[in-house]
Amino acid sequence: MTTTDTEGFVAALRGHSRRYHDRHPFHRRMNEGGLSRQQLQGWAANRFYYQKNLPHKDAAILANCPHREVRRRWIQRIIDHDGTAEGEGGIEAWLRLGEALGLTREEMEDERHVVPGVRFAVDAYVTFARTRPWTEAVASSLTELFAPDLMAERLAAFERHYPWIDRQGLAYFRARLTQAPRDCEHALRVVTEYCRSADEQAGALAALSFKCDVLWSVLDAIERSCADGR
Ligand SMILES: O=C(O)c1cc(C(=O)O)c2c(n1)C(=O)C(=O)c1cc(C(=O)O)[nH]c1-2
Repeated sequence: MTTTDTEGFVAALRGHSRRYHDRHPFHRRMNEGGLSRQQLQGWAANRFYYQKNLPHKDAAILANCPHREVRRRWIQRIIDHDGTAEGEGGIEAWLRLGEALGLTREEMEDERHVVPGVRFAVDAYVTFARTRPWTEAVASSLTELFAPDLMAERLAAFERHYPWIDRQGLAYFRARLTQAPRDCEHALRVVTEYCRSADEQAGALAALSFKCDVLWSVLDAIERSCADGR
């Protein structure tokens, strides 16, 4: 594949930013300070279902990937989310975020607030990683190319509009500001190296499209449940 082919492929992947969930009305309202405490709680409890499933998704990629050098790097994602000891890792940090919003650990962990649309979308993401070619599963993680801007905006918005949230609770987002660029730089390298044919590249682009739909559907379902007052 020529450099130009790779550039075109990468540009097409990056072009998916137009479909990223930073443009979803629920995120817009969140960042403008328009959400109530209860709505933020609903968002955090539902998003916890996404967070807790990420290691399952990444373990599926490890299970399907035949390349040692890729697995060696990919395993870091599971470590980041699970931590290596009690009280560490991204899942723990998300629980602390939930607590800062006024939720208990128990009500996040027992999934009582998880609405059907969120469960469907997140489960579809994990199933995708289990059943599709491993390169497509890697490509589907590339929404993280677009995440750091949203994360920075969210941090500023939370501090400005929701001063009642303990700053310590926002540690999850601060960690992602460095983890996400590192992770997606690796994922992008893997995808450009292992998706060479037109079919493979089309598969990667479709996978990223699918993932944009997953994230959008999660917010649609959360927004709907807030409107219903659930
Ligand atoms: O809050 C967000 O908007 C957001 C988005 C995404 C994403 O774009 O998939 C991830 C995360 N957060 C995140 O925290 C995270 O750990 C993460 C892992 C992945 C992935 O697909 O492997 N996406 C995301």
